[in-house]
Amino acid sequence: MAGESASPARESRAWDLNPILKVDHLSMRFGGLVAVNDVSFVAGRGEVTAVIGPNGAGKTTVFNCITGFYKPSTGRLALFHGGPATDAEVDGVTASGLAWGKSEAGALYLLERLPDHKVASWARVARTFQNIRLFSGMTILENLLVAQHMSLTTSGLLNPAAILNLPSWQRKQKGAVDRALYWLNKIGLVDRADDPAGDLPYGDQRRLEIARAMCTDPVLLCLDEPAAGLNPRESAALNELLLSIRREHQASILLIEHDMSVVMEISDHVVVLEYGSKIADGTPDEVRNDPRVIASYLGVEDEEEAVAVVEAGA
Ligand SMILES: Nc1ncnc2c1ncn2[C@@H]1O[C@H](COP(=O)(O)OP(=O)(O)OP(=O)(O)O)[C@@H](O)[C@H]1O
Repeated sequence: MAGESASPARESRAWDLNPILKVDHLSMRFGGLVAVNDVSFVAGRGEVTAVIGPNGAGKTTVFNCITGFYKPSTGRLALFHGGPATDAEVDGVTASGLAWGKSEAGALYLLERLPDHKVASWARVARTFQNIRLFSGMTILENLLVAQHMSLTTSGLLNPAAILNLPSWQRKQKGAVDRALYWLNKIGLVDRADDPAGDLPYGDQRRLEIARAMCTDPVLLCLDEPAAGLNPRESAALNELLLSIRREHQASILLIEHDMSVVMEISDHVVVLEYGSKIADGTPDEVRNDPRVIASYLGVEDEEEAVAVVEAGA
């Protein structure tokens, strides 16, 4: 693939050594339109992986496949719990026809085979959307509690402990409130816990959405343009939140982002799409200096012209 030839030390990349997600030959067609064309990449465990590219490049479609909103036309999306599975283990689950299986390190899930709601509850992939989707009439705290509804109802539905309000059930509920308060504190909104979420400034709503996703205890957090519409101060607060999530929670983050200052500052690994295909894949520095990426972003005809444009500006 195009990006791979530019990375001689590719085998030693952190994301290859310890992947959390392997996207293999993913394609998505809508009728005659090929939105994603044979895209492969890896997201590293505990890393921030950014997917970038011009409008219509296929970024959101890739996200929608990973998070279960679309079933890919072809391709495999292997997510690893505990640690990376071997290729033989992934091939074994693929051949079994099942959607998940145990691995030496833990478990592996083939996301393209899971029902969409199981991508969140079993595989523990959480996401936010391009447009904010908070429950604006509910309080800030309630938004964080609602996120934990699945884990509470799974054990609460027809559960005698819940019906009888036994101590084990009370502990579970307290755990949910504690987790919500932890994330409220993290985003600096404890004092506003009882205010409607819709009253918050835009940047705080974005961070509340991320906190809500983190309340589900995901192994992979997918963020669709988290910096969209933020001013520079809000954008800096977002960067700080994402970096602290990575640092303190060892969370793996996959994000689509147009704001290059965010991408370059917080990403470990950048995947570049154009017209549905991957054109580059590497560290932020490698991608920033890749003539194919420059050509794509500047809209120039070919790589030589892109190099000339960059040299002229240097
Ligand atoms: N549900 C759909 N039905 C038909 N075509 C679609 C659908 N979703 C996306 N597309 C098309 O697939 C292509 C890729 O779209 P996608 O939204 O994935 O790109 P993107 O890189 O996320 O763009 P943007 O940066 O503008 O959000 C576009 O041509 C788009 O019109």
